[in-house]
Amino acid sequence: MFKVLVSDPLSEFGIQKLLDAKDVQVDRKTGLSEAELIDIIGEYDALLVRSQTKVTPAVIEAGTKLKAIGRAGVGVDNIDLTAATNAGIVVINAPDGNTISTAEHSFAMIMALARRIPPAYKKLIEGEWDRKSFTGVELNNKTLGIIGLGRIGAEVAKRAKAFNMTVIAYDPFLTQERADKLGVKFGTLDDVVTQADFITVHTPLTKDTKYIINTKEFEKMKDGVRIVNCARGGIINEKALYEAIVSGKVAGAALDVFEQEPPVDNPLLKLPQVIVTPHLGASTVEAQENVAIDVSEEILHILRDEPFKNAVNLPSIPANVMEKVKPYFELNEKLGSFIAQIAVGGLKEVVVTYSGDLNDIDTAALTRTTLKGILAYHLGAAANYVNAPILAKNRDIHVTEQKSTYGGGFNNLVTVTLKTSQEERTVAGTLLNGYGPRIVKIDGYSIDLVPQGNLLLVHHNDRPGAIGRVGTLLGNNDVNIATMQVGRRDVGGQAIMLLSVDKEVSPDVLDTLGELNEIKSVTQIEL
Ligand SMILES: NC(=O)c1ccc[n+]([C@@H]2O[C@H](COP(=O)([O-])OP(=O)(O)OC[C@H]3O[C@@H](n4cnc5c(N)ncnc54)[C@H](O)[C@@H]3O)[C@@H](O)[C@H]2O)c1
Ligand SMILES: O=C(O)[C@H](O)COP(=O)(O)O
Repeated sequence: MFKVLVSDPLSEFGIQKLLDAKDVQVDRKTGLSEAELIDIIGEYDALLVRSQTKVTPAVIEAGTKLKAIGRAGVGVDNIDLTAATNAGIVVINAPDGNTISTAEHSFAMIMALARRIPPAYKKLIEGEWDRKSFTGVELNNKTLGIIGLGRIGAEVAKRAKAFNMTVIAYDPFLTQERADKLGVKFGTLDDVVTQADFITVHTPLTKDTKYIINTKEFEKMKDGVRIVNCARGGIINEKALYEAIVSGKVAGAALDVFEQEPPVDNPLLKLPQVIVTPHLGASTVEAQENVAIDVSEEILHILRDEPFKNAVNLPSIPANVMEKVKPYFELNEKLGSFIAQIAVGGLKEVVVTYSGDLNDIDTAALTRTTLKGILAYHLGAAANYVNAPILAKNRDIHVTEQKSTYGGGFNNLVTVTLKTSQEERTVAGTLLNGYGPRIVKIDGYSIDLVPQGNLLLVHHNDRPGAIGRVGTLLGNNDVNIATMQVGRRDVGGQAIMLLSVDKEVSPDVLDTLGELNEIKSVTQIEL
């Protein structure tokens, strides 16, 4: 039974799939302090949050069973991604579910700012009929500057066009083609800052976007510009914004997000030109259902070891690539595990070579899986698909990927070479259509092995009686041989035997096997 902790308020309807799952127990405990979360997180396989729960390195360290953290929303700045990745925990978000709600909220803020609705409302309910203090401005024919033209920015642009605004956008990933499609002017940050009557930001908070609007940018703006932030506190420098409003440069600001949430003694909240909401961009029935549904479904996939999407700490694999690489995951992981079990010495370098059908597709996910197979043999469950590259990097294990047109007669061939402090070993495998994975080469010896169960790899001299002695010894010790293959390079030279046996062979029997005449080494492998 998997245990999932929901530590922020999530739509009950949205998490219904999790609640209904027979293999999942869901606990909902909101408003926990960091210490309270640390106390209980060790019981859980997955954690579901919105933006309130701070998933700190200490929480992640205490979450010894955690396999996944799901963010029912977009921004993952409340989750320590580095700590999660190092711990091998997948972090997923729900990037699409709240786009429309947040775009609508941003537009509501633009309109409320233009027509000064919140202060007018406040005065009226306080008993004053004041019609002269709240003269607004039209949006018609004004220029809206958008910084960050992603999902939400693009939806805001569409709405602004409907209000007959000119839209100018800055986004380093924006192409002229996409700008044309959306009917927006393609600009630099400077263009947006100098030309806009309203400026709205829709980027994530990163080291590049932190304070992207600061004193210097305010100085370049048109007098009477209006500023909107429904993305993240810290994209606009609040201190610089305060000064720009007080100086009269900025006519007003609409803020849904703050550098510190909830804001404490924030002077912006005292300015009549500033309107605020408490991080409500995604707070609609629809958005909350959407994000909770998305994240619940993906958490179930992760817990059940099924393919999942929207991981923020894993490279995304396009569907057309996934379709091609998916059948190879098992082969690559088995090759990794096999080579790790036969190689002696400290791991130094891994080279994975893809040939034949695999020559021209993106195989990065397969290399990651191979690495997981190698490291999991040494580190157990502490190594997984998420943290394998970082574990390798931290241990100075150099990983490279190569492509080759030569498949040695196979339609597809994956060759893994492992260099250690003592030796270099090579194992190659293929995926036989309709028959699954096969290991077809070990250190240059050709074989045909189904990579599963208990195996014995014996290096011996190619002399009469060597094979018989091994069979007799195993039989005398009640070890049944299911299959056996022999490979040699030259008659009478070095050779290998690969046996699949019905049970694990005891260390004593392995030692005795190793002492038999003509036997050079015996390695037990479990796949
Ligand atoms: N207020 C809320 O409740 C609420 C709700 C949802 C999302 N958000 C926030 O809104 C933001 C945008 O969300 P989205 O779904 O549109 O994300 P998105 O990834 O679709 O779009 C972000 C865009 O920002 C652009 N960008 C990145 N760095 C930039 C830079 N230095 N300069 C200019 N543009 C840059 C990216 O290229 C991308 O196009 C996120 O920060 C998210 O957390 C807030
Ligand atoms: O990044 C997001 O999705 C928004 O900031 C929404 O945050 P919330 O889930 O706390 O409303």
